[in-house]
Amino acid sequence: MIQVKEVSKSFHKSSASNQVIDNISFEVKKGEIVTLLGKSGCGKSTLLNIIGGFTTADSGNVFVDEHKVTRPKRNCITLFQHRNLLPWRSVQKNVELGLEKEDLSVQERRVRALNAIELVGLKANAQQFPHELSGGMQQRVAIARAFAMKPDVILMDEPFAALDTFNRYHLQDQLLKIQEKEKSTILLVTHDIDEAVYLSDRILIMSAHPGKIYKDLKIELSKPRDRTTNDFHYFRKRILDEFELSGIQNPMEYMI
Ligand SMILES: Nc1ncnc2c1ncn2[C@@H]1O[C@H](COP(=O)(O)OP(=O)(O)OP(=O)(O)O)[C@@H](O)[C@H]1O
Repeated sequence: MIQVKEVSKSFHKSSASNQVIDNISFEVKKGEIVTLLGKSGCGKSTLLNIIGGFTTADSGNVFVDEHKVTRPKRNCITLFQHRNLLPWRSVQKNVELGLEKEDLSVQERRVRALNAIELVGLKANAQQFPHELSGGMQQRVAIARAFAMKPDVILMDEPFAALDTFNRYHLQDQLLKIQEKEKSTILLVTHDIDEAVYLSDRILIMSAHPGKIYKDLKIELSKPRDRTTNDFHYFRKRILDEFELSGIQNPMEYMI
């Protein structure tokens, strides 16, 4: 569904050039959830913006559903961390926003929006306005707006980063349920290792300066996943080891 082929990108500032992405290639199959995981500044958002058609690569190409990406398209929606809800529109009208350019009757648009709102558990809040909702609820509205459009691909740039643990876990579960129902393809950016292991079929681990993918890790755990199992911890540890963050490598060295 997504093909990234030999993509490179540099940013130029006065005479200096900063290579952010170096010759990255990977594929995401239809219905997969794949995560780009890496430290701050390694180029995750830049890569996602290139795939979404918001930024142009210096070299290489991106294809979504076999069509070359040259600009944002409605079959590939980007969900940013900032929810971008319009404060003067109700929840329902915010969700309908993405459908207004579609060839749908008013009634069809309404039904599509209300179905998506129900999927994220906000049926009772459809006529409320963003300022009347919590941050987590607003984020659910943004997710409903993306899903209402029934895109082939959803690109998510740290969509849950601003939420507390309870809301984050809850929304991760809802995302998995909706994704299973809609069979959407999701490419997610995060630096939350737990989130990556919980959601992903594969995790692409990035290194920085310049950004490269140095590991494509398949998470061979059935869904829904249990964060407390040894299998889950096994994958968390494998990733922590990649970043040399497991803590004491050899406890004997620390004994007197
Ligand atoms: N428009 C831009 N102009 C100049 N430099 C940029 C631009 N966008 C990103 N960069 C630089 O590219 C590098 C990668 O940024 P990017 O936002 O892609 O990283 P990231 O991995 O998503 O980081 P974070 O996890 O902190 O969001 C950074 O050094 C950043 O300063």
